[in-house]
Amino acid sequence: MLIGSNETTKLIDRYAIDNLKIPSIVLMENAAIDFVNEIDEELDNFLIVCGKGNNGGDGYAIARQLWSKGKKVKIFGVSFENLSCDCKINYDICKNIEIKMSDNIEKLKTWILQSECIIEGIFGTGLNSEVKGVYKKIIEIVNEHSNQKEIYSIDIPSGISGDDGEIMGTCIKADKTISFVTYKKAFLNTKNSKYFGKIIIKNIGLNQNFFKNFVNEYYLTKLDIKNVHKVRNVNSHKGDFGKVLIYAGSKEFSGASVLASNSCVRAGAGLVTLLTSENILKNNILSEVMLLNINDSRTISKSDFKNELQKIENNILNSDVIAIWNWQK
Ligand SMILES: NC(=O)C1=CN([C@@H]2O[C@H](COP(=O)(O)OP(=O)(O)OC[C@H]3O[C@@H](n4cnc5c(N)ncnc54)[C@H](O)[C@@H]3O)[C@@H](O)[C@H]2O)[C@H](O)CC1
Ligand SMILES: [K+]
Repeated sequence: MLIGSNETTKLIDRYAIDNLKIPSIVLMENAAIDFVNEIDEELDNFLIVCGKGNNGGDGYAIARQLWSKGKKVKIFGVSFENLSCDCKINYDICKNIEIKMSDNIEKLKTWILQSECIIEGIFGTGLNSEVKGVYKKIIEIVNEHSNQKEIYSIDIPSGISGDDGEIMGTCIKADKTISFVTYKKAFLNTKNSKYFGKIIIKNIGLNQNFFKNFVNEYYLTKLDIKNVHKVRNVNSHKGDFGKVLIYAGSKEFSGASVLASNSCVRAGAGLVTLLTSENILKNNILSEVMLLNINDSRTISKSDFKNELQKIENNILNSDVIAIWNWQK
């Protein structure tokens, strides 16, 4: 799964809109549909808290989707003025289908108490400064009055920086965060994981493989492993599954060589050879790992040393992958 900063998420968004010609309103609709599919079906009574940007726009679109499923929905808007283009489109539809809406803070408290679930789209990847004023107040009210209620965050809990997961003054404490396209860099900040709740990533109709050029960081998932895992033929031989040569380990520091060798065996490499200067590791190494000892050049004859080098060269030529330990005294 791709890991995205605010910037890379925007680049992907722009590429999808400008190059793939997927209208941004379609992405927003896909995001809303994907989001609603992750909401507990038992929940019936919702309050959606919307900001003025596209994160808020997702909120209005989610409100419509829930409305079409016959759920009870109300919307609290930070403001109904100066909405982003796609946010305005979804706001207008919500108005036309007569979803109850308010921007009155006193109503916010009452409506939270009347709801089972609060979905918040105050800020997403567009947050770029400390949360202050009315925004701060709204976030605090949502956190304070939502005891025993489910809080779902759209894309990222509002107030969390998408880039480093730090709290920008204050932030929503979510039970579930349903995020789009990339695993946000913010989620790697484990210090603040209690604010993210359960994290779910949805593709919103895009295929991550298409955007690899924008991103060079990955979050390893079971699906990634499934994609590279090959079914093995019953007639196959261990030589069919790759030969790994690991050069690592010393008398004092054997840990990395043990871990690397055993990991290769467990990961399914056909042949694993550990080239090490000291044969002291046998007890810790899985029996499938082959050990190749290099003798100290000072303790053997010149011709034996030549043979040693030949042995190493043969192993290098015979390997598909070579891992070299980079430790210096
Ligand atoms: N491909 C995708 O991932 C898609 C994402 N979508 C959603 O869009 C948001 C990002 O929307 P954006 O309009 O860029 O920003 P926000 O809604 O997060 O923010 C709105 C607005 O707020 C202003 N702002 C920033 N910081 C502050 C602050 N501290 N106080 C007050 N105002 C602030 C800033 O000007 C922003 O413009 C993404 O998270 C997704 O939820 C699309 O819907 C689908 C495609
Ligand atoms: K949010």
